[in-house]
Amino acid sequence: MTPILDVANLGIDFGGLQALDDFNIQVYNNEIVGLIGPNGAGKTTVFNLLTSVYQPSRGSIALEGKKTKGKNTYQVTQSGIARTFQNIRLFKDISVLDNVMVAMHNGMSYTLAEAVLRLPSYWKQEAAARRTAMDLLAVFDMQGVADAKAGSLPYGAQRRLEIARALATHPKVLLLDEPAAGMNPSETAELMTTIRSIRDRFNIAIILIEHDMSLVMGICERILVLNYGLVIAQGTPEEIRNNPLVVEAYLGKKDSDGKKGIQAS
Ligand SMILES: Nc1ncnc2c1ncn2[C@@H]1O[C@H](COP(=O)(O)OP(=O)(O)OP(=O)(O)O)[C@@H](O)[C@H]1O
Repeated sequence: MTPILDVANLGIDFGGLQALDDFNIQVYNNEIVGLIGPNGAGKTTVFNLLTSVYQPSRGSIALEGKKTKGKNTYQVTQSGIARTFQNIRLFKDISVLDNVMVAMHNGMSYTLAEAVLRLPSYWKQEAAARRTAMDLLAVFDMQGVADAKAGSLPYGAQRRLEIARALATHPKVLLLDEPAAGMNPSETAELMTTIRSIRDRFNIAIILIEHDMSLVMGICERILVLNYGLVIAQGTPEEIRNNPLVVEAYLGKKDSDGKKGIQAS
């Protein structure tokens, strides 16, 4: 089986700081992979490299066998890698529906003249985009708030809208940076179900950075642990939970029974 995303020996230095080194991962269609590690371990740097926000100091990234080197962030999104951010980035003063439609405009093919003159080809594409955007909102149970201003939504709903916006670009790989940040436990549980259903429905690979262990352990098939820019462990949630290196270096906690291990929540 060919990986949808193939990352080899990836690394980046900032001045004297090796923020990431020798990072390797193969991600397959329909997988949910977790990326965890303490603050400053290099997790967001991985996403910034995958989306060409940063160019690597070394190593390569291939999406469906094609290297992304030299592509800018817009081109990477167009070729199939979409992301959300740790800090929510929505257009807060426009509607929920328009937020999704703006994200879709990347993929539209009408010309500037067709748009300015409002020619039939423009309206046809706009109508189709509106339908697709409504369908996407329905996945998140948000069609009822399509006309509300994005900034007026509760926090958890804004996070869901961010994911809907990322999906609007038709990604093959979806990168979620701390999707449960700031959510309460019931919103987090709901988010877990949503992430699973996105994977199943859109048939895509998902990589997520998350500090909430109940979410990571609950939905990831595979987890990579970063510490000081290096992968110190990878495996199933069970393997990670019981890996002494991980427990020691990152999440070590004595359980009430005196055993060391990673707590799932
Ligand atoms: N543009 C940059 N210039 C200089 N240093 C940077 C830059 N981006 C990241 N770093 C450094 O690289 C290291 C990794 O940062 P990164 O944001 O990837 O960590 P993280 O694992 O995502 O942390 P957190 O969980 O706190 O978000 C940190 O030491 C950070 O200060």
